[in-house]
Amino acid sequence: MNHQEFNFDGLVGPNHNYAGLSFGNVASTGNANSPSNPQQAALQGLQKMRKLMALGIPQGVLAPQQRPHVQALRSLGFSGSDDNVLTTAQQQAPAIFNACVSASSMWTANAATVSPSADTADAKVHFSPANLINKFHRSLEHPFTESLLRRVFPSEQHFSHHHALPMSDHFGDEGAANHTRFCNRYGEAGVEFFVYGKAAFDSRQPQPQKYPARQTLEASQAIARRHGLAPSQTVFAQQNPAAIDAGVFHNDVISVGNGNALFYHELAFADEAKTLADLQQAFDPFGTLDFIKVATAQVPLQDAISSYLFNTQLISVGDHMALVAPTECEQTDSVHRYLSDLVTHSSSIQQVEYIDVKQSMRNGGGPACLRLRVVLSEQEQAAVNQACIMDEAKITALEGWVKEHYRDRVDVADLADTAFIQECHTALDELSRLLQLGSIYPFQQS
Ligand SMILES: N=C(N)NCCC[C@H](NC(=O)CCC(=O)O)C(=O)O
Repeated sequence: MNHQEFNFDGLVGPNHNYAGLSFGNVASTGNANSPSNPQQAALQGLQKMRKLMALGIPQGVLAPQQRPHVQALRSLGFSGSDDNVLTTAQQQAPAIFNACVSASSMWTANAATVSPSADTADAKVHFSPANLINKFHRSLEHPFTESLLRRVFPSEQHFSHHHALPMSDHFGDEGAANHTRFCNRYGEAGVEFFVYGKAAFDSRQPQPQKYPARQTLEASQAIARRHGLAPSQTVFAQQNPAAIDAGVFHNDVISVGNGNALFYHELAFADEAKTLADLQQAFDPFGTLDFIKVATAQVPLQDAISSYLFNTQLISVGDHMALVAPTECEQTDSVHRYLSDLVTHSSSIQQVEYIDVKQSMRNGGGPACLRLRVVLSEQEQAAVNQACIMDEAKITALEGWVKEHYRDRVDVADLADTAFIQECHTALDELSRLLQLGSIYPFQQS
């Protein structure tokens, strides 16, 4: 049976903005309060999808969430009409208001952890929406994410949907950003690799000192249990706490895997030798993993973080792999030199494609943050909501929709403006029809 890895990209919402909400994510805090360009951000995202499709990767989209999250503000004591809730919150608690207007659901690598049917005990594709508990603005995402995933992957025969893990820091879960899968062929069983920042129930283990560890070991273990993964084919490894303190807030900022290859920086893991040995041992029944290590002497950690060398999409193209990298990698000397050299060596990676996703990068979201990987068999593909699977014509239609409805400049101060919110609702209302999602948005239900 023909299995393929689909990339479900988050469509950037009309409210895309820079509010400096993510402590530990240096791009987010560094660009706080800069004006944003939602139209350009969404078009860059669609252009990326077009590029991936041209490289042979099937592409889906996940719709953005409705913001402002008026219900969250009401739960915090703001009352009266919606308008009153928003203006009072913006005046009295601007930081909380900004958190409730974030377009952060665009980074669908954090939407959920997905295990393909080849790995799970009941042979269904499992989805666990991430609780994203470490950041208030992101912790608001999971209820909508779950209902969206249920509408995009509706078949109970093929898909199993879980709720987010308990809303406690002990079970902090950031989804696929800390999860990688290795396999020979997408349809065959593989090894699922979970990277965590700290062990929440064991304070003897090292932890970052400056920035938060957003993923816990206990959350990763719970996901593996729920998804029915075979323990012998599941590996847990701790991220290097010093890397988190340098700004590596998710593992996908310092390593990326695909097929039988792991591309990683030497400072990625707390115990590199053990991590690689555990991975190879789990992969032994299937073959040999290709570990492509980048040394600090080749690319200093700060260059890896600012260029997002590892937030690239590592994809299979015919008989080789390609890296889809942000243009920041081309503009960072050490990284560009490294990549130019890499493709001349006999490694799995023989092609590098550069892509401009600057609007997202300025919030710490590179190409890999914008996509959720879902391996599907032909039957599973047929059971997906087809309106969410892209082709050229649908991408063109979405580009037209963006150009019609999205502003080319948004300041954080605009976010409570009634006219702006109405524009966002109109855009999402039309989108829900284009993607055949039904009345999924709260404003459509009241
Ligand atoms: N690495 C992956 N997979 N995802 C990147 C997510 C970026 C996101 N930024 C933000 O949420 C910033 C929003 C703001 O500051 O306005 C975050 O930190 O959670």
